[in-house]
Amino acid sequence: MGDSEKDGKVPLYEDVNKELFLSEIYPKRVPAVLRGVDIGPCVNLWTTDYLFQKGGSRQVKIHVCPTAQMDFINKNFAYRTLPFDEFVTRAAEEKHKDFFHSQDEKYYLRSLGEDPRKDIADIRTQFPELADDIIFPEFFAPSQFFSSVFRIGSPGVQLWTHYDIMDNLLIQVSGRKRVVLFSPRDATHLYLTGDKSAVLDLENPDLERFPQFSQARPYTCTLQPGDILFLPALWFHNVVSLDFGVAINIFWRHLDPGFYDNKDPYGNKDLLSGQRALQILDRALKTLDELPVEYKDFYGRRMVSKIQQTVLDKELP
Ligand SMILES: O=C(O)CCC(=O)C(=O)O
Ligand SMILES: [Fe+2]
Repeated sequence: MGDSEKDGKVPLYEDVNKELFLSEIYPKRVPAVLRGVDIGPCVNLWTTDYLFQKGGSRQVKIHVCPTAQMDFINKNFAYRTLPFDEFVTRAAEEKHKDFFHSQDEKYYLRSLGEDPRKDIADIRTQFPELADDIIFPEFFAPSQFFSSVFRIGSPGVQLWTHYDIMDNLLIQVSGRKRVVLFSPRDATHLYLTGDKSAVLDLENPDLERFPQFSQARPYTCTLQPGDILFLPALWFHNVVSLDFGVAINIFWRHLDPGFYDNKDPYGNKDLLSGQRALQILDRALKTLDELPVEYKDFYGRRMVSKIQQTVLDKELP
């Protein structure tokens, strides 16, 4: 993505402590890069060799992709399982001796809970030998903690634009990462399928297919090892690993627990009322299908107009 006039920069804050975070950064509810927070010895310790030695050989489920850009629409990646130490070795090398499909395939790990269908990812449970090396910032109450997730990827690997429903601190331990973000208010310009944007190539978007995308305003930052990205809930993010990199992200529940779907080990299901509203909308759209085309179009416009007048908040940043 070029640095054109309309691109925004994610603000950078140095030497952030809890007081500064809670008084200056968090209330704005826009992304911020936090530099100089003590995240523990992991920044120096976590070389590939160290991760290989200490991370153990527990099986991890990974994305394997023949190209750097993962494509959820054409599903150009496959899920495979490897021991953690073997995965780290492969993700850190450019050309593989052992591979599934090709010697330059890319790897991406998003760690899961013990039983991925019910358990929540927490590196303190799944990787206790490594968890001692990292200090989680104590910016929120322990009761709000939801999960801590390993994000480990090959150089160049790109994760599609998506949103999550919880507040998030993305702690970049090693490697650099380029992140492009969009405000939740750009939801109407991103051609969403569920939580993901169909616009995969942000550098060269297909504007014939995605004309509205030109209205979206990207905010960019490059995370250095040791940086933390504060990612408020609902902000879209697209992530490119510039190097082999290890990150851990911490999701926490900033809203009342009653808003969240409890059957959600990944922590990315829409809030309960959001899910229900979307289901009702699907039913309403099916009902419009019963009408002749000019009526369908007319009532569709009335619905758009009603939504614009009643729920869209003109005050939000
Ligand atoms: O850093 C990454 O690889 C992806 C991060 C992400 O999607 C998240 O923390 O929610
Ligand atoms: Fe995410």
